This record gives sequence, structure tokens and C-alpha cells, in this order.
Amino acid sequence: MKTEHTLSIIKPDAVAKNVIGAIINRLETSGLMIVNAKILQLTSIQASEFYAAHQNKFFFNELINFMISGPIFIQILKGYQAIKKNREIMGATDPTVALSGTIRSDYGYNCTKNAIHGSDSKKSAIREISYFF
Ligand SMILES: Nc1ncnc2c1ncn2[C@@H]1O[C@@H]2COP(=O)(O)O[C@H]2[C@H]1O
Repeated sequence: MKTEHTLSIIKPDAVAKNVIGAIINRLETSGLMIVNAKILQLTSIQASEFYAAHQNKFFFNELINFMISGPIFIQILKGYQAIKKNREIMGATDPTVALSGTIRSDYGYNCTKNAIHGSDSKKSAIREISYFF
């Protein structure tokens, strides 16, 4: 398996909690490398475009309002099986059921305020990286 790239977003709740460094430390310790990064405050249009796949879901408006509520830290991670590895370290979408020791278990609050996003497939990673970089 070749080295992969994936998109990771530290969401507004985690940025506001001042845990960017703590989260990055977990990613780096697991062997993932940050090869590009920036802090952005998304517009409603940007958030809606980025999450377009969820536009018909019941949680879409809540998700967009949350994602524009404060700055986010966007990074490209590189590593062996980076997409899968990143999602393992992140934990399940719902922090209350995420495995203990995962980022969402430790820093998330609910399905919306869940600290971090990571691409869910190779196709998503390509689209999401090219959206922001
Ligand atoms: N059942 C849900 N209720 C609220 N938000 C959700 C739900 N399922 C998914 N989401 C949000 O939709 C987001 C899509 O990708 P993320 O990895 O950013 O994390 C997800 C959650 O924040």
C-alpha cells in the first residue's frame, strides 16, 4: 500500500478549547505527518460546499452553523494508510460511543461538536484536499 494523503480539520469546538497542539501531537505520535496547514474562518457557502454530500441530512443546518462559528485548523496529513489510520485515531462520529483514548472521545461533546473531521475515503480525500489547498 502506498503512502496516502488525507484532509483533517480541527473543528471550532477544539480550536476554542485550545487543544490544536494536543490533537496534532496525537496525529504525529501515530506516524502521520502534517505536510500543509492553515487556519480559516469558513463562510456559509464554503462550509455548505465542503459538506455538500450531507445537504439533505437532518443535521445539515446545525453542522454548517457550527462549522462557521469560529476558526478551524485545516491540515493535510501524509502517511502509510493515512486515511484509515487518521479515522482510527479520531474515533466514531458520536463522541459518547467513540473508543476510549480517541480524539473524539477525549475532546468531543456530541455528533456536531466532535472536535475533528477526517476524509472517509480516497475519493473524498482528493476532493477535500483540492477544496482547501
Ligand atoms: N447524527 C448526526 N447528528 C449530527 N451531526 C452529525 C450526525 N452524523 C454526522 N454528523 C456530522 O456530519 C459530519 C460529517 O463529517 P465529519 O467527519 O465532519 O463529522 C460529521 C458530524 O459532525
